[in-house]
Amino acid sequence: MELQLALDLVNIPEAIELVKEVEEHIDIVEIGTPVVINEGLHAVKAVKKAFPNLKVLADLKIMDAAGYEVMKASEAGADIVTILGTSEDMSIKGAVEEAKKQGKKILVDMIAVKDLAGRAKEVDAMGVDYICVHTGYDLQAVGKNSFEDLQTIKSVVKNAKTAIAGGIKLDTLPEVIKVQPDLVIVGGGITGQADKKAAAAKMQQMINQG
Ligand SMILES: O=C([C@H](O)CO)[C@H](O)[C@H](O)COP(=O)(O)O
Repeated sequence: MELQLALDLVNIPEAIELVKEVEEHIDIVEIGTPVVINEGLHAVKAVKKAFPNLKVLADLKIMDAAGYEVMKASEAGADIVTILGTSEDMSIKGAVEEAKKQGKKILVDMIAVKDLAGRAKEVDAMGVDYICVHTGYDLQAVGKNSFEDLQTIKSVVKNAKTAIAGGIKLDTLPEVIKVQPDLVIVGGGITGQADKKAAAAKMQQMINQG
């Protein structure tokens, strides 16, 4: 199981300061969608340059022009790029093809997918690297989470790694670990804590104990 730190509400210098605090306790650093919107792929480039030993995920949530956008994110230094599970099969296949060419990985974000089991099977067959259940900010605000969805994809995904994101905190992490995803994605559960290093260290320890 790996731990990914999601950075959503920071600018580039703040992102670098934050990663410095927790880098020894995380495996992947995510440049979140709001950061890419505010700062562009410069944020991916700057974080990869500052932390060459960490994997960097560009959370582009691609919907179209997938091959081109994966190429641009790869050029900026992303190791993993996200595409939406709701996008066309052709887009997902294009993303996978370009990622393979560039030696990068594709994570499919299943946010807002209605037939989760059915779509997970389909995208799994397209050769994607990760399939991620995700409760976004807007549904977190009305008390939703993705714990049951994680069990759903775990039962149907045969090839890709499984991941979960959305509002995971120290007190809910044990419920996630029980289902054994390959990747746990945490934003506010670390970045919103007064002692970010301690929160990341504790999460890493819980994940390693599995
Ligand atoms: O992908 C995300 C969200 O859509 C905003 O871009 C977050 O990175 C993801 O939800 C993880 O963050 P937390 O929910 O704060 O753990």
